[in-house]
Amino acid sequence: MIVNPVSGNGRGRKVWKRVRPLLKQAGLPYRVYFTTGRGHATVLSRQAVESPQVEAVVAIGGDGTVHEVGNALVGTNVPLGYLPAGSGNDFAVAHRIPLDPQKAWERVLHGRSRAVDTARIGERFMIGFMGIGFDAAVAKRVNESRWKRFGKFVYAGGVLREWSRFHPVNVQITMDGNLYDLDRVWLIAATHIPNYAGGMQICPGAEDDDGQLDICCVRDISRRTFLRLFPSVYRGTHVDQPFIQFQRARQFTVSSETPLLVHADGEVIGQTPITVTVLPRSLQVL
Ligand SMILES: Nc1ncnc2c1ncn2[C@@H]1O[C@H](COP(=O)(O)OP(=O)(O)OP(=O)(O)O)[C@@H](O)[C@H]1O
Repeated sequence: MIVNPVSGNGRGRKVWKRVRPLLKQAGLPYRVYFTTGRGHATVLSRQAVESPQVEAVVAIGGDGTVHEVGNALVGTNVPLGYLPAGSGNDFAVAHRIPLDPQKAWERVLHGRSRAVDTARIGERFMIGFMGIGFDAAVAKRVNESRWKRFGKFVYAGGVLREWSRFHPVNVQITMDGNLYDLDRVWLIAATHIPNYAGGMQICPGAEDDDGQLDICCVRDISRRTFLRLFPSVYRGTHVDQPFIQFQRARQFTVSSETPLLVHADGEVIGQTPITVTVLPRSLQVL
């Protein structure tokens, strides 16, 4: 059990308290670790998978905790169990993992796992979704905010602050060998799951075991149109807009005239240029 005690404004610790008696009741041998900071969940999970006794690693936290634990489990046969305790919980919603701790735990106990796609980005893996440009800048702002505990309000504030200062840039993107020059790009999102950044439906058709990423590029629009577009992304009704380009690819490379920030599962992991490669059915999820 890997518990991020600060996830969801302290919900991680509360969820752990709810499930601890259930673990005892099930009579399963387990160890519990509390993360102490960024990256710690990956270190702990790597240690866990090296032990032959470990049958599963269960993360308690938000999408960032799934990202960190998943990074240690990709390519192994050790499945990821997940008890949602974040503020966004996009991974849980996409995988129909109950938000109620007891129900989520029952699903883990059931022990039936499914192999899902992930993607390699340099030394890291993306588990469910990633973004380049505007939304990575928002993720950075929100993650660094001391008001993060106010969840969606801080996200909305971050969107408005970035909206007023973000400069779209010209981008070169190669998708499965085809090169495209895109002018004035605001963001490029690439996902295995439809849910994104706390409930948006940025790539409504994304599937997590088709061996491809759904890629959405938003480009060449005015500041005002970009802001008007935002609510429709929550409903997934932005898909017919002419300035949004959708594509599926197994691999893509992005370079930009000035570097753009990159996030994976809501965690800022670097900047362009980057190459992203799908790893089909590379993570077992309980
Ligand atoms: N003890 C800790 N103190 C501070 N930060 C921590 C600690 N343990 C883990 N972290 C970091 O907390 C960050 C946020 O975690 P996570 O994304 O799981 O929660 P969340 O932001 O509340 O949820 P969501 O992403 O679903 O909105 C991660 O970057 C993780 O590395």
